[in-house]
Amino acid sequence: METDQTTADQVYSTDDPIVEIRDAAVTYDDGESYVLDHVSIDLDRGEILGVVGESGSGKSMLASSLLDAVPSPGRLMGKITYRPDGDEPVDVLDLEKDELRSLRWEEISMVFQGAMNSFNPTMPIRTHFEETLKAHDADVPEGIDRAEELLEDLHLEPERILDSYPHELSGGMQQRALIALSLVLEPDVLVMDEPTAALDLLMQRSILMLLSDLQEKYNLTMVFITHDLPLVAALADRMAIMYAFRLIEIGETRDIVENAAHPYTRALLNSTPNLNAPLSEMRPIEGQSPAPINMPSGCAYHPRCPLASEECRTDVPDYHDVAPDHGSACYHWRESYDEVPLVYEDSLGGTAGGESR
Ligand SMILES: Nc1ncnc2c1ncn2[C@@H]1O[C@H](COP(=O)(O)OP(=O)(O)OP(=O)(O)O)[C@@H](O)[C@H]1O
Repeated sequence: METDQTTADQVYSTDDPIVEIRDAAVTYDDGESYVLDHVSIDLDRGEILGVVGESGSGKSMLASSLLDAVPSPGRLMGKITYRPDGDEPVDVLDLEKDELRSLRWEEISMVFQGAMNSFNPTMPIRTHFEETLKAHDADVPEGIDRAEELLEDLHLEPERILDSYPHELSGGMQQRALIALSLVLEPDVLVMDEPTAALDLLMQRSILMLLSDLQEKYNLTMVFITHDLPLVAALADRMAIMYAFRLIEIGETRDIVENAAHPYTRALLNSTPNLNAPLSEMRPIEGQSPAPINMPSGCAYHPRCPLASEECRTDVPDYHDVAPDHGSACYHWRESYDEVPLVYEDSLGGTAGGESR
């Protein structure tokens, strides 16, 4: 296939985007440095998008940008458009405070890492549901019925969970209760930031299966943010790879897993020898990712990259079309196949491409 280098503002747009993110950038120092560096991406209606990258790569900033919820005093720039089915598009960064409040739970809902910190320890779970419903002027008995169904969908006993205090539940139960809470106002989009990171491997996998069922039953669009590439490969339709606050590769999950075309993505895949292997067996990538105030010129990965050439040191690479809907921000993507061979190629099994769904 011929290489096409795209222009800087090209986006791997989708057919039916429910959210469009254009040139989203976050700064804490008036533009001296960026902790989200001009990212553009579509979220396709009904898809599960996995956002993957090392710790500190800007994944959470991307997630909070979707909801204009970047932690203060960060400044978010760019354009975020939410496109509800059959309704007028909404310019998220233009919303008034109360409009944003309802968008946040009723249209796009977010689950953060560590359910422990999300529940108030002095209130039973039922009160959390009731207060969320009341705060959004929703019918409480109807909402509690929905909560019960959601809890059941998540393989929990509704009555027991609703009547418990957070500390009476295990980490896995709390996390599932939090997912139910985030869906009680029937949002279209669910954004999850490392939702299973604190849980053991078995619980992580089982929550993933449940999420996949929920996605189908409620026709949800999901964003699943994680540093655990194999985990998200089992769930996501598409994957977006972040490095140093930028989006460096995007494509369908199978394409990324089998045909990654950025040396960083390939190193990330190699850092887990087998996609079925537990995270504890990951081999770290040599070198360190840069701090926002210390961004290298050109491609931010060049100090760690075996393929780096002069142009990588001076110019930020645009996306190159690797395949339809698969882009890689690397000048040397073709060489990366030989120069950074994938170590697990023969052991892919059935983990990629959302096959477990
Ligand atoms: N409130 C803040 N003020 C200034 N910088 C911040 C703030 N919160 C995060 N950052 C910086 O923004 C950058 C991106 O952070 P972000 O939390 O998005 O990374 P991440 O990829 O989600 O990491 P992790 O997986 O560890 O959560 C990091 O360099 C971090 O230090």
